[in-house]
Amino acid sequence: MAYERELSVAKKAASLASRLCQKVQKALLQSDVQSKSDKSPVTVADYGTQALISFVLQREIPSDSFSLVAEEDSGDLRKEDSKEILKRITELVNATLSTDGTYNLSLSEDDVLAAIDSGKSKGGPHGRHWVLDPIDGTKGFLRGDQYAIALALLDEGKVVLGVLACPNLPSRPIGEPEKHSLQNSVGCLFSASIGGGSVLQLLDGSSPTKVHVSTTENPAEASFFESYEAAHSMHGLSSSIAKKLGVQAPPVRIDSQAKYGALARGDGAIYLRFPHQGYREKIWDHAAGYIVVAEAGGVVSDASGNPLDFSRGRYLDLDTGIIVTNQKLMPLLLNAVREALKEQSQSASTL
Ligand SMILES: Nc1ncnc2c1ncn2[C@@H]1O[C@H](COP(=O)(O)OS(=O)(=O)O)[C@@H](OP(=O)(O)O)[C@H]1O
Ligand SMILES: [Mg+2]
Ligand SMILES: [Mg+2]
Ligand SMILES: [Mg+2]
Repeated sequence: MAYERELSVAKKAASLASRLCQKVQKALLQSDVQSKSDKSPVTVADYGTQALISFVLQREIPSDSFSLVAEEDSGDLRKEDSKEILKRITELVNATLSTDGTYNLSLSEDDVLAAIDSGKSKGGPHGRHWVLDPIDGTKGFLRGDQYAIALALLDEGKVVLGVLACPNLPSRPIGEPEKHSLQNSVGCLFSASIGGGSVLQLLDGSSPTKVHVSTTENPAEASFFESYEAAHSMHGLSSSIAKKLGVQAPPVRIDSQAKYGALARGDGAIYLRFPHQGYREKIWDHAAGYIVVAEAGGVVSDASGNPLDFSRGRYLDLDTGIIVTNQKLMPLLLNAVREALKEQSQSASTL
């Protein structure tokens, strides 16, 4: 299998990071949460995960040219009033590394800052770049809802592997009621490598099984996912697209790339994402989810039907929105999107 060693290290790193995040989410302190310059939240778990995964990748896959494109940086942690928070992050990283049993070492605060800052790479079309969202859906994490640790590898501008750890995602399909205790496990790890299919295992270590997107051809049977946060995606626009398609079910709103994982195993058939004007999508918000869905037989494109281009640096410069579904439904979905966007721009121009 292509990228076998890289995939196994990525799964190990994301599983370890899940332990760190679960520990923080169980006992979240007010002081664990900070606000970034764009007013979005960041927690000790976002920083801790980024440091941990960066460290594990560099240690386990030695390379002359390690490159990581990741969401967080250490700027705020280097400020005078962040001493306590940096200490807490360092303790969390060391405590998590020690649970693995193979690392007989302890990182210093400077090591943690350096590991976080190795995520400043610009990415691009040449060479290999790891792409990391240490916690995707930080708002969901803070609410006690869904979030994902999302790690992917780009090789010559293409996503070649991805791992999505979703510590709060139930093993049973989203939206299906709990039936008996065997179906109650929570914590999913999706992984995919190019040409190798998409695999789901439980974070507690169950045996891996291949997953496939829903094969429904009938929109009336399909349900659709969208962002939980109305500020992240236009819920009115997706509702008008769903209506045009004939989708009967109400939207399923979940945070983070857990949406891509749930779609890859067929919980729903469509994912609609339409950020408000001016928002620029980042590659770490989609790279891992993209390959998990693509290898499960799904299609991910921008709102005009163009494939996503991960080779242009830290941003995905794309047209209007992102849509995901199976191959059969994509032409119908594209038509509905085109019509809904036309109506939206007509009603904006008559205002
Ligand atoms: N204004 C705006 N528009 C669109 N998207 C935004 C916006 N602001 C943030 N983000 C990004 O959304 C990431 C969270 O993913 P989702 O939007 O799928 O989840 S959620 O349901 O909204 O929580 C979230 O990822 P994290 O920052 O990693 O949590 C952001 O990268
Ligand atoms: Mg994100
Ligand atoms: Mg994040
Ligand atoms: Mg963020």
